[in-house]
Amino acid sequence: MTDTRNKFKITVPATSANIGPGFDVLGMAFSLYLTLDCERLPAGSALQMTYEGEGAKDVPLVAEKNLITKTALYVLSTYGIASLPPLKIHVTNPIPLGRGLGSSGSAVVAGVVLANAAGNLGMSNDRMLDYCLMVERHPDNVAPALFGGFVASFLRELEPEELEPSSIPRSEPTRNGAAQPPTPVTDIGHYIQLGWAKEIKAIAVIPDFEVATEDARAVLPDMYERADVIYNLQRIAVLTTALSRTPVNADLIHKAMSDKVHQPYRKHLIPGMAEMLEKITPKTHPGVVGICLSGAGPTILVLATENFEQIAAAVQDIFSQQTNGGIKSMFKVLDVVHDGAQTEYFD
Ligand SMILES: Nc1ncnc2c1ncn2[C@@H]1O[C@H](COP(=O)(O)OP(=O)(O)OP(=O)(O)O)[C@@H](O)[C@H]1O
Ligand SMILES: N[C@@H](CCO)C(=O)O
Repeated sequence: MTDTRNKFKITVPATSANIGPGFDVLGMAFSLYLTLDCERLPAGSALQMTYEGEGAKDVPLVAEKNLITKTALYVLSTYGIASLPPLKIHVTNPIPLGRGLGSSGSAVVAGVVLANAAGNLGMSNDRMLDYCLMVERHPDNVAPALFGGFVASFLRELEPEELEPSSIPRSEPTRNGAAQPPTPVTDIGHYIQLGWAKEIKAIAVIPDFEVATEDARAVLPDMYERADVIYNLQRIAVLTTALSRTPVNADLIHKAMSDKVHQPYRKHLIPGMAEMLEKITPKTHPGVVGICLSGAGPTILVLATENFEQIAAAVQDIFSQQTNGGIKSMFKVLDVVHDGAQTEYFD
């Protein structure tokens, strides 16, 4: 549905992907929101973009370079619209960049939703997911950011021509009269929102260094042993249902959050992670339900039902004991939220 009112606000939640064994499959949306306050300007006005919060010092505010507006430009260009309509956009971003809380996924979703609202494109959520997946190829952050909740997702197998390296990611808009970029293929992403036991909260312990997702993916092997694949499949099947059940079975969830596909290969990128995964358990720290690397890291995600501050302190202690003076960190206690990206219109 389109709405041409003058002001609109886009809200997109942060996310955590993987949740242990669900590499590139599972993700959840959190009560921490990237927001875009937008106002339509008279025809002929220049785009005005301001930004506050995480990344304020580094994030470019040029439409063609900023991930949010660059994504919006790409979407609009596939509709034959060469530039963003005149807008004032104020971005407020509390999601730390490059820390495993899905900042890029939320920015991509915000860009697609921005194009939809600013260009009155009337896209369905499923079509918006196609666009998100043309930019961020793995679905586990963008699906919960778009739809909300605890989400499992997969991509349909793409034809070789749809996977041409030169066309992915397709976030670069076509400029200067060049041919219009190909309309993205349809029906790329498939997802389902899973149940979530409401008493389980997420503690995100965020160290003060970044790990780029690209680097954390580069350390993963191309091939896996059958035993490791089975190990993860068994756990993910149990985990998705166990996280929906009340009363919470912490021991089962903790065991089911173990992983052999990505965390073992990323240990060296996150000092202290191996010790945290081994020592912070439901038995040693009452209230703990499970612990894993959040997304590609370096944030550590602890699912818990109580004692949030004490549990966060235990993770922070291990970060602080790492070599070279220790690693500083902060923590956030977050709810898993059922709503994904929203657009609210004002007069
Ligand atoms: N609000 C934003 N505005 C513009 N660019 C952003 C924004 N948020 C993230 N980015 C871009 O995304 C990059 C971080 O993406 P990256 O995939 O490495 O980490 P992440 O998404 O925070 O973590 P993960 O994918 O593991 O959850 C930033 O360096 C920046 O280039
Ligand atoms: N599944 C992705 C999430 C991070 O974007 C990864 O772990 O690389």
